[in-house]
Amino acid sequence: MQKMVILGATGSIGASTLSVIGNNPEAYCIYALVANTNVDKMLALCIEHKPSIAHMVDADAAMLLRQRLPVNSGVEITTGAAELDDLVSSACVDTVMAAIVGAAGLLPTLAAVKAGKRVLLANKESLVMSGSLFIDAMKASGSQVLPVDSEHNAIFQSLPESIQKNIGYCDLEGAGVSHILLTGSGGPFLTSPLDSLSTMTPAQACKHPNWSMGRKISVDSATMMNKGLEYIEARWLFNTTPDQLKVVIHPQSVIHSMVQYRDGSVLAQLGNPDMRTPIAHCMSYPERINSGVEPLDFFKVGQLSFLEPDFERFPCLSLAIEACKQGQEATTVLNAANEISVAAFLENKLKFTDIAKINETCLNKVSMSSLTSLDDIIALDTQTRRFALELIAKI
Ligand SMILES: NC(=O)C1=CN([C@@H]2O[C@H](COP(=O)(O)OP(=O)(O)OC[C@H]3O[C@@H](n4cnc5c(N)ncnc54)[C@H](OP(=O)(O)O)[C@@H]3O)[C@@H](O)[C@H]2O)C=CC1
Ligand SMILES: CC(=O)[C@@H](O)[C@H](O)COP(=O)(O)O
Ligand SMILES: [Mn+2]
Repeated sequence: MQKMVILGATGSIGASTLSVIGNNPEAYCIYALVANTNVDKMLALCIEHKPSIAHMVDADAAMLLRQRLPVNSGVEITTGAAELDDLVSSACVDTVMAAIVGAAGLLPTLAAVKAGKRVLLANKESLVMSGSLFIDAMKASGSQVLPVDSEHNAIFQSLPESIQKNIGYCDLEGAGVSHILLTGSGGPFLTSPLDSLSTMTPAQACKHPNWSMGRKISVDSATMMNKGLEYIEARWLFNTTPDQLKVVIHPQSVIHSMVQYRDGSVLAQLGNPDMRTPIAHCMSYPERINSGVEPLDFFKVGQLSFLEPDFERFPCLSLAIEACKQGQEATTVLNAANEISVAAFLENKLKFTDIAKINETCLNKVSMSSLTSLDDIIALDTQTRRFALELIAKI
């Protein structure tokens, strides 16, 4: 029985993870559910899933949950950031699903890695921010990190076992790999007239053609910043050079990514666009369990198509690829700027097309000294957020 902590339990990945656990109750037990402020959702999850612990990072939310949870529920309610690090590191925990959205996921995810836990990594922003530090921590503790992000999970499944066992340090060239083909749908605005983008609303941006996801990642898909973050995520997980990584637009999201080998072979992982597949794969690796996802019906799929990315339509993608080439300081700045600009867009304080402008200005203007510690990363993240907020206030 694997004892699990779900970071981001009230979110979209949290729900898919709980659904996979529900399909396999004999193999997994929920030690702790973690969220920030969503008391209604956490209350419902506690009643349904009866975790040993429910952790609300926000202290007021924890207090409210304590008041609302029946006294005999058997669920202990905890709060606090340091307490969360202790929770994921506890000897009671085998596996941590890292699915908090954004930079807020960095510290608990890293704490789980440092404690040598099996980490199922959905929170791409933590790797984008901490890159080499994350990979070094993994190596030092022996933590097994498995990629939940559908593309990285597909790449992982399409690589040989020797590479799967050496995540972060693998030698793609040595394994005969010529390219990783990172697929992306192009989001809801793939074919919208370019001059309509500036008036797109949060509701339109969050209406992804294939996936049901949280609001931040949905906007990132619409700008293709999601693919940019994934490009950086792939760089770290698979130890790639820029030449080894290509982005391919595949509007149907049926192929979840591919690996092209020296001999001309291309291996891919396909499936219906449902995160329960990569989640189940990570939870049971190297075995296979029932995810609850319908088998892919090729007759219903019909056509699969592919396009080159258009950087005029998707400037955030080129910003991310350039930042990745520049180094970790640039990717930390870009991630922080993007979290602020996307949040402002979602609050109707910024036009859709201003997201890329704010991100680019931050990359050009925030001074970047070299990052050698977690404190440096957090300081650069904080400095960028402040600068991005100042820029937005002037618009
Ligand atoms: N959704 C998807 O299909 C995919 C998501 N991912 C990645 O997974 C992560 C989660 O995405 P998704 O599930 O869509 O996001 P959601 O917005 O649906 O959920 C976010 C979760 O994070 C929690 N959270 C937010 N801020 C904090 C904080 N400060 N402290 C603790 N918990 C916090 C939320 O809690 P509360 O509800 O209390 O605010 C919620 O549980 C992201 O990094 C995303 O990029 C990757 C691939 C696919
Ligand atoms: C499900 C998943 O992994 C998302 O990251 C997905 O990739 C988003 O779709 P896009 O390909 O449009 O970014
Ligand atoms: Mn993805």
